[in-house]
Amino acid sequence: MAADLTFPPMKNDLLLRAARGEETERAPVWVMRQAGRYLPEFHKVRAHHSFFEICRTPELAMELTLQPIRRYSGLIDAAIIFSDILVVPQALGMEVEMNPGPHFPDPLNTPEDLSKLRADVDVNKELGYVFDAITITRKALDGEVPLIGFCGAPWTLFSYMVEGGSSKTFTKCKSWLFRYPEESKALLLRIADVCVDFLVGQVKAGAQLLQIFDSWAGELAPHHFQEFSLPSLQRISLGVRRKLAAEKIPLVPMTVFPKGANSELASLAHEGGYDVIGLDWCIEPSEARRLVGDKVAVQGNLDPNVLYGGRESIEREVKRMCASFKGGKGTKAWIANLGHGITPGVDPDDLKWFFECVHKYSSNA
Ligand SMILES: Cc1c2[nH]c(c1CCC(=O)O)Cc1[nH]c(c(CCC(=O)O)c1C)Cc1[nH]c(c(CCC(=O)O)c1C)Cc1[nH]c(c(C)c1CCC(=O)O)C2
Repeated sequence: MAADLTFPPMKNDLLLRAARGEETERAPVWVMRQAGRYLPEFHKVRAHHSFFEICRTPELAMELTLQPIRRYSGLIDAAIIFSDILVVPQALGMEVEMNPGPHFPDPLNTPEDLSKLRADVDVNKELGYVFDAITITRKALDGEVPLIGFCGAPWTLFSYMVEGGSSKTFTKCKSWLFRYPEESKALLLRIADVCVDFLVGQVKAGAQLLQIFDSWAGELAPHHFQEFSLPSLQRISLGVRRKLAAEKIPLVPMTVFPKGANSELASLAHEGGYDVIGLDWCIEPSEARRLVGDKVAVQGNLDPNVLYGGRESIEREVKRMCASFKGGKGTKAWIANLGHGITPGVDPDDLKWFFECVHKYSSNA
């Protein structure tokens, strides 16, 4: 880790204020997967380097993190470190290729395969490149916007480690849950423990907010989410808090994004231990607020495909979203975002228009 950890003062802390539940003059806005394939400048870098080579080279990861910040300067309120959720399975000793989607040549077929995983993960050794990328990026940002660190939720990572890649049916990882429930729970908690160390390391390196992506939370029945995913999410929120407190490092806000698990929002808000809950587009914002109460901030939730609908649709949908989140009471505890990651075919100027519309319609003025 870089030795000098003094960072430039913040010029824009809208994101951090909203995440703490405060009222803001307008909603802070960023989008999931904002550093990525819809940007021509991303392809220029990607043409010369493999995906994980970029992740493992702090200067390249910094460059890609900064691309959307430069392009949308003055409109965007957060940077998210360029990396991937699958660096945690790599740290556990698994091989992961990106061709073009994730592929694990040697997935976990049965509990016998657990012996192939590293018993003790030294995150500084295995993931120190992420910490270095965070430190140099936070410095380069010069306080323009806060820097978000992240990891995958244990259930989502478990699904990749068992399926060996992306899945439509989740048959293999669900078979694990039902055939080997105790081994599954132990593995989920083991992944959670690596996530805790990884997230604490990211905060030490300069991350100012942490997001946990449970992209496949909605694949679980409500009682299976409670049994398998929630305990590992709680282990992370509690573990990060405890470890930071023990080292006298100030806590940062934590966001959980339980995509598709809208039946679980109230329980997550009350028992999850998170400051912010990320919402997908399948719930009305006012209904989400009703479910979570005033305990947490919320983030989201425009359908990413609205960005393909042209300017009029984007403006109409953003206006509607802002009204539903604001509920007529001003903008409080809300971070504007899409309901999932931006997709590769979006015109970067249409994303700019999305940001401009959020500024206009979320303003308290
Ligand atoms: C499930 C998941 C993954 N990765 C991630 C998630 C959770 C969010 C979500 O649900 O979308 C998270 C992620 N992946 C990436 C980031 C970088 C930061 C950012 O958001 O801008 C983040 C936050 C870069 C990436 N991760 C990946 C790319 C494209 C790879 C390439 O350059 O070829 C990027 C820019 C590859 C990736 N990585 C993953 C998949 C399934 C794929 C392939 C398909 C796809 O791109 O959506 C796993």
